[in-house]
Amino acid sequence: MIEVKEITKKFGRKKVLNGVSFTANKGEITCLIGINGVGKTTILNAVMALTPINSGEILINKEKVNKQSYEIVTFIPDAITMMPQMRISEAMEFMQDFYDNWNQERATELLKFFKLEERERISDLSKGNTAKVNLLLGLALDVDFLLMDEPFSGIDIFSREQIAEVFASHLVEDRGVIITTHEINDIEHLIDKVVLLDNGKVLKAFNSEEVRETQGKSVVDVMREVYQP
Ligand SMILES: Nc1ncnc2c1ncn2[C@@H]1O[C@H](COP(=O)(O)OP(=O)(O)OP(=O)(O)O)[C@@H](O)[C@H]1O
Repeated sequence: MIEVKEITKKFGRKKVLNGVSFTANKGEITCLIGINGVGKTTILNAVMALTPINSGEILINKEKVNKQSYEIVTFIPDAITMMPQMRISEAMEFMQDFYDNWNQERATELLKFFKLEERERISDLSKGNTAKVNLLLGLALDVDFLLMDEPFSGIDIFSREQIAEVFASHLVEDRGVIITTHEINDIEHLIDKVVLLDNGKVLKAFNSEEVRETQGKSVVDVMREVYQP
């Protein structure tokens, strides 16, 4: 489980996170939602210890984030970090050399699933296919938790649908996923838990299935209530 407990984060004098708490479980997709600049990426960076927090605590499987945490959690940023002149196959080899927990079998399956040609250069790919390669490189790691920053941003509906399909497949399996997104519509049916953020705080965190069953409300219905009361 990932436990984010009362974290605060300032950039200069600007308080971006002001006591954010939530948990994300294995086998569940947790979605962080909020307007641009609310601090979603900062939260993911904090979980990965890529940015220091000012107060609060983050635990991964009951332990404070440390070097070993990178064997159980990985971060898929919103833009690919591989060199554009690399072929997909070279990016995969790079990952295999660098990470002990690279799973070549899953990588090959993801290539097929996304209909990607491993000979293609990253610089020649469409935006949608670049996003898919970016996801592939993260999903092929054997980790318990995947943090994904805006995996749907700026790509066409068919690519979005294909990516959403991956979330529902064995390629994500029983892992825990935290994603940030604005484009809730395509993935609403896949999300287990929703964390609505505003002004550095969690306005509401809820289980989407439970709210659907007990109150007959969709995630978007709850978002309207919370953001436009
Ligand atoms: N390194 C930094 N130095 C100063 N300010 C920063 C830094 N990183 C982020 N910020 C500020 O912190 C706030 C939160 O940024 P963050 O990127 O976490 O938001 P976000 O919710 O992910 O936004 P978006 O939806 O646009 O990706 C923004 O106001 C941003 O300008």
